[in-house]
Amino acid sequence: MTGQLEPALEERALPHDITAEQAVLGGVLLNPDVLHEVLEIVEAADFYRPAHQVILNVATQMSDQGQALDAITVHAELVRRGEAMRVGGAPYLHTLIETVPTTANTTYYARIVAEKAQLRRLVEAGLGIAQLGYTGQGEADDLVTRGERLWQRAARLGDDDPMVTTYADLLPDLVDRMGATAEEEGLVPLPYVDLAHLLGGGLRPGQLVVVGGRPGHGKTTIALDLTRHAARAGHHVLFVNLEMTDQELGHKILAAETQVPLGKITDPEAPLNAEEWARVERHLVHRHELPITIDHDPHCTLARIRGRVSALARAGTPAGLVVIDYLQLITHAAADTREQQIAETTRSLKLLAREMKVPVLLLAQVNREAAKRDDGMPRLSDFRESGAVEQDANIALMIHNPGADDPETPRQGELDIRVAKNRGGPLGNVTVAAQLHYARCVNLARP
Ligand SMILES: Nc1ncnc2c1ncn2[C@@H]1O[C@H](COP(=O)(O)OP(=O)(O)OP(=O)(O)O)[C@@H](O)[C@H]1O
Repeated sequence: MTGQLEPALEERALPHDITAEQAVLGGVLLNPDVLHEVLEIVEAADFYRPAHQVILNVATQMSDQGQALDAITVHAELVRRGEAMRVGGAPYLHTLIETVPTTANTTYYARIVAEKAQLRRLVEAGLGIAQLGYTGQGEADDLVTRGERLWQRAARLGDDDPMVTTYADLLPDLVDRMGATAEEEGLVPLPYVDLAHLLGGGLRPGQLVVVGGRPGHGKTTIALDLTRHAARAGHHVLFVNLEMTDQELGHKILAAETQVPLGKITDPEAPLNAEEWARVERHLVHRHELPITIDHDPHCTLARIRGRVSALARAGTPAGLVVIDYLQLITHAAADTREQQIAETTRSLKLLAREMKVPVLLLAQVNREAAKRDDGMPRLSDFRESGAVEQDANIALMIHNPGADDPETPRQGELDIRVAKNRGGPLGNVTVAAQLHYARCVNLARP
């Protein structure tokens, strides 16, 4: 009996999914905000159809240059580059848009495209390995080693993977950095002397620094101290303010900068004295010395934060520090459980810190376990909803205000910061003076 013969392996079409590729590109043209999420999953070379590679490359370059993205602008850019006909012209761009009823699933399709690309690499590696075996040219051990390399390349484990480096390649840069000044290193200085000492002088580009504490124990106050200090040192700070109104945030910065009590700033019935007015006026003149951009979109997503950091860089005022108040309020990507959502978010923020070469200061709530302990100080395991926070952080600072738990304590006016995780240095405890009426903390006066 003669059944239909399977075509030879190499005659079959390589795995691909044109509809998924079209859905990704259509999604990007309809909603350019998803481009960054897409690029975290696929790159242009992962697309099967060359025209699709061209379209994604052009869209990415346009986005990097801050240009508006839609079918018309992308078509104009393709015409300018002489590539419009190669990709099927304007009608094809409209076909792409028509294939997507909603942009909500764009990242889902991007994953399909990435998987197909991985399968193609696997098939190509398999064919290459088979060919090595059939031709048998060379020592068998050598051929096996070459076959192994082909397989590693398919799995993106080899040395052609841009995300992999060798120690030898790394070393010259490491030695260069050893002699770098704080400014060359992009080091963000800290307002508290003892904390700066533990953290090697300040926060470094690429670090994800998590600040954990129970509600009302001073996370925002600490974050604002770090923000003002960094801004004073000339670092542009992006403050993602999900918790307060901009007015409340502004009041806190104003109180801390002018040492006019917060209560007086917020209460129209409490008049400022002449000296306080003078300090406010002086601050008004010098306010431009504090480069702080505040994003208060209550539905802030990771893509938005990433887009905002890119936009600041494009505008020539790159962020030197990103502060997010706070983790649990970020609008998270779809995931099955809350724990997965938080884990996905901290992982993405860590990537953002590394890719954008900026320290990210992420405030996060902890659960109430800490309140049951004698010292009241939260531990790493107390991060609410996910152990990923503890894992992803380069540095974890835990905050505890003894006065918030016990109004009678002799430690009123002190606030403890525990360096509970520090990949690059020692752990330790730091105490600062809490001047919460000025919405700030300062170094303890030395005896
Ligand atoms: N005018 C004021 N005088 C004295 N203390 C104040 C004043 N206004 C606020 N506080 C205190 O300062 C602390 C504010 O802390 P902060 O907002 O930094 O906390 P948080 O850890 O960010 O908390 P949450 O997560 O609830 O926002 C609170 O304990 C609050 O009681």
